[in-house]
Amino acid sequence: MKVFSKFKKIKNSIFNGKKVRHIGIDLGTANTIIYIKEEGIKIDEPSYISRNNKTERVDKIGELAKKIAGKEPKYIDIIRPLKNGVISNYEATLNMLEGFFEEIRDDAITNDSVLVCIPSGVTQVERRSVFNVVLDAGAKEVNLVEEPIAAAIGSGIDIFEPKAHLVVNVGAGTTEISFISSGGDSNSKSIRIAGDHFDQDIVEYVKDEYGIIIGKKTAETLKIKSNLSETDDEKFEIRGIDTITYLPKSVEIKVDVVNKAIIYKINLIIDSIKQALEEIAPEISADIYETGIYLSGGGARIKLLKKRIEEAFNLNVTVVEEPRHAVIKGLSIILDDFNKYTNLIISDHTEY
Ligand SMILES: Nc1ncnc2c1ncn2[C@@H]1O[C@H](COP(=O)(O)OP(=O)(O)OP(=O)(O)O)[C@@H](O)[C@H]1O
Repeated sequence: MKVFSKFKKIKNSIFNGKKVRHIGIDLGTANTIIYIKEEGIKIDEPSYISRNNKTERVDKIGELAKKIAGKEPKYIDIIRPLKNGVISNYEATLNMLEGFFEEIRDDAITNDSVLVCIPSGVTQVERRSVFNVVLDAGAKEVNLVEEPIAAAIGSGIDIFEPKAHLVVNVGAGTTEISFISSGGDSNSKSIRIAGDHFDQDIVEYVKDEYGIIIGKKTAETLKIKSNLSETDDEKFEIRGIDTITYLPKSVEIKVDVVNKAIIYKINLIIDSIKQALEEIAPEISADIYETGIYLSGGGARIKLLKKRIEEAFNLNVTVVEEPRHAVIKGLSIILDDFNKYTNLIISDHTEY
């Protein structure tokens, strides 16, 4: 209660007489998405930055930095500022956000109130780091909300309904397995297995099976293309280095190769969902029997994941609409009706 009243006071003083812009940020391991209230999504770019290591200057951010990743000149460092859903390089995250803020700068507005999501189960230091980096990047006020809550809201779930829902959000660095009911998160598990780990396994699998070394970006493209493919027979060309001759090489592989490469990690996700289901109260379990499992995040597009979950639990699995945008959609819904969700907000002044 003490925390809440403090939070209200701070909000009022900031809002006092000044025009405020309300912004939502999904600061992800793979992508950073920025939404401005009443305007829509303004930034949707890879969380990448390139920096000149001679001058220490930022070279490129977002899509442009990702494009040169793996083929950058020696004087350029490519940095992915977030790892496993949390900030792993503060300065690079700050530079990236400053760059994105510059792109959405509006000289008529001096106050940006920002709502950012964080994975559940992060440490206080990791959480504090998100507050600080957004403030340092220029925001006047920062609030946080846990990613599973935002994903659930953005998936179209009425989180205030006294009925439990199970949301599995598969991002690039983390998979969040969360039971949402009666206005909040009743149980959450965050595991560090997601899209990036699938890419790594694809790299290793094609190296072992086809004698070709490919980059992680090629592996990611292969994963995405194969999951967009309509048939299991479609073939994809991949290019890289021959493991014996070290010369450029190209091979054609089928969709099922990707599935074989990622099945081990898919099964680890299934094990974690199983464990989570075993740990919850019977009433929640009874609801899940009816509501099924919602899949969100970019990794929700992996067809094998949906299939394996259906097989393992015999539950209805819903891949939500535009799964990669579920979190930012949730943030936009919260920003539209902030008072309704205040109990779920972690404010800048929450005591640590
Ligand atoms: N069509 C697709 N098929 C398979 N995987 C996909 C597809 N589209 C995106 N992905 C994967 O989804 C992941 C990115 O998802 P998302 O943007 O939800 O993650 P994030 O929010 O950046 O990560 P995190 O929540 O872990 O910090 C990447 O690993 C990407 O390769």
